[in-house]
Amino acid sequence: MSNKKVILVVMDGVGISVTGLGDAVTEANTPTLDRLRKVCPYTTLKAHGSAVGLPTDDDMGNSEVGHNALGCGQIYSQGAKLVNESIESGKMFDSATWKELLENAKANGGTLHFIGLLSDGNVHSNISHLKTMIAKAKEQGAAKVRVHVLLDGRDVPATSAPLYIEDLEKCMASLNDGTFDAKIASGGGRMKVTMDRYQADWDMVKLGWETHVKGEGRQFANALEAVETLRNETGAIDQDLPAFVIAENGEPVGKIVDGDSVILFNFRGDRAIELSMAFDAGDDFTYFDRGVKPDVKYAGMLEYDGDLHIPSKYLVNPPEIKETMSEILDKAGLKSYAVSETQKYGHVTYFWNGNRSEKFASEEWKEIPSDRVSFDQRPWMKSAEITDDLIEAIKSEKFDFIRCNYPNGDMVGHTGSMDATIIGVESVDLGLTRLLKVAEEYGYTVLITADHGNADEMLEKNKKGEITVRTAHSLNRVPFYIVSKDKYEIKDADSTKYGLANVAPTVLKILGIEAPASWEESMI
Ligand SMILES: O=C(O)[C@@H](CO)OP(=O)(O)O
Ligand SMILES: [Mn+2]
Ligand SMILES: [Mn+2]
Repeated sequence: MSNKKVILVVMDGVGISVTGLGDAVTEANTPTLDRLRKVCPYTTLKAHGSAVGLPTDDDMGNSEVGHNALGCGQIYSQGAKLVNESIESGKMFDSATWKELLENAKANGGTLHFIGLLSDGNVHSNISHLKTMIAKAKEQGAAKVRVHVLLDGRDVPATSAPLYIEDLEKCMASLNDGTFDAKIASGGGRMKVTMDRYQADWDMVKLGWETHVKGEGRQFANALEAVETLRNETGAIDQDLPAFVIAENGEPVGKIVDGDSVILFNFRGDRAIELSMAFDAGDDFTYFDRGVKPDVKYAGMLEYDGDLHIPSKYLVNPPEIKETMSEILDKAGLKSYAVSETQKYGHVTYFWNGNRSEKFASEEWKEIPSDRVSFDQRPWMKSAEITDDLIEAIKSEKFDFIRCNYPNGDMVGHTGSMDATIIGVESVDLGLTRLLKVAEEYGYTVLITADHGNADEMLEKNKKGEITVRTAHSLNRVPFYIVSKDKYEIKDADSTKYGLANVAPTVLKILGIEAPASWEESMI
């Protein structure tokens, strides 16, 4: 054991509001955070854009890039940027995988399918990548393209799906002619169909398989009609719209069949892994009954899991994240512990370790099962259970470094419910109150931060100047507190020079371990 011990708390989605619009963080009753703000070393961190390897400072942060940076102390160009570069340089279309999938569909008189999030949120996907790939497919002789559209409303305005559908349909209409036929074939809200993560609910993926592959489900003449009808019937915002199938004369226009090729155009891994497993796995796949699995070639935009090599084929190499904190602590013989509930479990393990799902020998990981509800119904989520577990980990006296994620600010924030999000943030504060007491008793320094904003901006002004509900992350900075019996001083605490990648070096400094030269600087 090191004689210094550290706990790092990630309050997912708890940023610092600039506009005061829908600021659930300030509205919440948070006596512990308020007290810490007065008595502890404190600064703020940049958690979006260039600070986390995204293409521009207009890109909001997200959990993947945030936890990558927190876990490795470095800034890597991320999926959104790497795919842009690969498309611009033409590397994607020269890749063996692109050629193999295209030639497969052409040789079999088959269809090239695209599945993915129809959005320009740049968190999981970007519609511009999709449009370029469709145009390139035509240029290179593909005859038939079908697109299976997952509706966003979580990284972009909550009911903006029609704009993205129109954009895609306009693009396809400009390409369609006697030699080329592109259409939307199926779809649904991203929180209802296909994009489950961390195996929280395989039924979502089963529904995706039935919808996209088998063409089973409620039929509509086109995607706009589907969205309009389903919205009128359910009142749901885009992310929660039910699944739909586009059909002509009762026949689905784009089932996935033998000889076809399939590209999942999402670049982010967490919500892309399960569908990739369903396409890649052989007969040993047991998560749901796929029926007769069509004989297709499948590729993801990126390799989503660098340890399990999911999927087996992909178009763009992922960032090669090296010298992660877990690796360095492992080499130094220090023991780490990671805990969250299902919805964020992979964030503090797989994203944390550079998108790798295998743990180092010195690590222990704990997953607390999440409720399967819309989190405005249970805004406290598993904050109490996570705290109980942290306290147990502290008392075990086994760990030099403990990390955790409280999901509330983010997961409740995404529902758009201000009242519930306030309760979510209050639940985190209560968790901290309990945690800090025991941490102090056992001599831990506690660092408290967040991976990006969300709860801090529950409202926004739309293009017409109207105030609307915001379900997406914010571009705001996030807080960083040091709670310790030891005296630490943050250098230039009043400046805005720090970002998420400065956290890991600060942890190592406290633990008395030298950081690699590739890392950003410590804040103390
Ligand atoms: O829910 C998700 O997939 C994203 C938003 O698209 O949120 P986070 O990055 O916080 O996981
Ligand atoms: Mn997050
Ligand atoms: Mn989020």
